[in-house]
Amino acid sequence: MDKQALVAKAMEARDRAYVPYSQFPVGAALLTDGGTVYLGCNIENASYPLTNCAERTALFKALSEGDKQYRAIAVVADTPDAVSPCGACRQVMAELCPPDMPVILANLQGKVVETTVSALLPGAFTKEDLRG
Ligand SMILES: O=c1ccn([C@H]2C[C@H](O)[C@@H](CO)O2)c(=O)[nH]1
Ligand SMILES: [Zn+2]
Repeated sequence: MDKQALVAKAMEARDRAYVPYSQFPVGAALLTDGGTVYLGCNIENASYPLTNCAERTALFKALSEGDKQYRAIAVVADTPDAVSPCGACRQVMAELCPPDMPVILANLQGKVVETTVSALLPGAFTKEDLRG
């Protein structure tokens, strides 16, 4: 699956966002090594901080299905530039994805920026840091 196809999948996911408070739908599409694509959307809550972002929805779906090897993730939102994942999602990607995994960020105008998990969170706190 190429970059553009994964962005198209993220757009599909965005259509399913549950965003009664922000009205800001976000979609993500996570490609596994096995070729499966897990879609994720943001899911908000009347208790605002309980919101789950699109990226984490896709990752948690995959992990909870036993799929642990990831090849790329695409994220799309209606932003002036390619969408920028929040700190929580950067931290979760740093935990669950390879550091050099491509992260494809897009907006609705067709702007696409490719970066990596480690570039999005340099110096991430990781499981290595937990070793005394
Ligand atoms: O990369 C991002 C940035 C924001 N959001 C969501 C959280 C909230 O529902 C809404 C506004 O912050 O967008 C995501 O899902 N992913
Ligand atoms: Zn996030």
